[in-house]
Amino acid sequence: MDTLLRLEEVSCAYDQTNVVDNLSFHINKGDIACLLGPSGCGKTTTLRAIAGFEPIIAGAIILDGKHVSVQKKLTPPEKRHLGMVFQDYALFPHLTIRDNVSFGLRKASPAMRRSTAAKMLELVGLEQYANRYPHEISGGQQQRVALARALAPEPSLILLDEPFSNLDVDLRRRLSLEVRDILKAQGATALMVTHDQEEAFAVADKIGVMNEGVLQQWDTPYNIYHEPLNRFVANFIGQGHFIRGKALSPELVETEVGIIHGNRAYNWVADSPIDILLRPDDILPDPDSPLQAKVLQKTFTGASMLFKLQLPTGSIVEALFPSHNDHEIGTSVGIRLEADHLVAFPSPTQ
Ligand SMILES: Nc1ncnc2c1ncn2[C@@H]1O[C@H](COP(=O)(O)OP(=O)(O)OP(=O)(O)O)[C@@H](O)[C@H]1O
Repeated sequence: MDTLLRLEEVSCAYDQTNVVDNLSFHINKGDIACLLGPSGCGKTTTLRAIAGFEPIIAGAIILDGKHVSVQKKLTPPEKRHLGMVFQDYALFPHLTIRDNVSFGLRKASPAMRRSTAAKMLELVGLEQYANRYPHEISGGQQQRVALARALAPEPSLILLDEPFSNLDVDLRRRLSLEVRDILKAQGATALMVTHDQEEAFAVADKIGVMNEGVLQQWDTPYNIYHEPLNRFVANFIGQGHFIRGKALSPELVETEVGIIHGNRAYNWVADSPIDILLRPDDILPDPDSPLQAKVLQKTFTGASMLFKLQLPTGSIVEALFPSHNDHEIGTSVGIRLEADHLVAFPSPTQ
């Protein structure tokens, strides 16, 4: 696999405070990566540094084999051959959709500009809107035009900064899948920034979870969810609650919901306290189970029902049951555990 973008120990600072600290990752050609993290963790600063709008105080950014950012030396943004898609679409209001899309092709012949714009509009499914102006199409359509405009000059890398955050939830979900398909159809390489994990899961081949300027994990969406490297990632991604257990062996933990098998050997001291993360999909309804939990809260989500349950010891867990499993608040429900990926960390009191 060819690497297109590599960050090597990159740090960025405002007023001598590091907001991005020692960041390293790489993106292969044709891959879609996503930086995910809470507000203020440094995602946008990282994206701006890659685009060349932000200096770096240490490390190097290497794009297509060239050192485009090193300390005190920046290749200007327009020489990096990047495409950008912003949260607010940033279309030119006085230009038609066609002219917006061909805007970055000023050096091409008029015929070439027209045929590329037509091809890009077809790619994003908007060829019938070519003669309209941005205010004459919807927000979701405007964002697809912004993507077509960014892709038209065939940039080496597309950067997307919270591209769907101005759209309603339904459209966000649909458009994020569509954008993935469009980027893949073009063979484009992309880096997207978002604080919405569902969006990141829907779009990305690789996700980087950041917190306070530091990359916590760079991995596939599956591993980020099932094999979080630390408590921050475990808590930030998906839902779940930790319960306390005791290490019986490097693979076994005894808990109040039974003995749990790990999917690998852990580096635990025998008998030491371990915190286990239980996700809502790890807990199944089982009317015959001796383990009973009390229903504290329930949320109907359509196909499923999310229950907040209290275990006999008082610990709280969440469980996602098919929605025909209805149980009243205050009643008891039989449960069993089916966790095939153990997410566990030595408990901090140790
Ligand atoms: N121009 C600036 N001057 C000083 N500090 C800044 C500047 N821009 C951002 N910061 C600070 O740098 C940190 C990282 O900001 P950044 O915008 O990269 O975070 P983010 O993860 O993209 O957040 P959000 O999801 O809210 O956009 C924050 O603490 C922010 O307050």
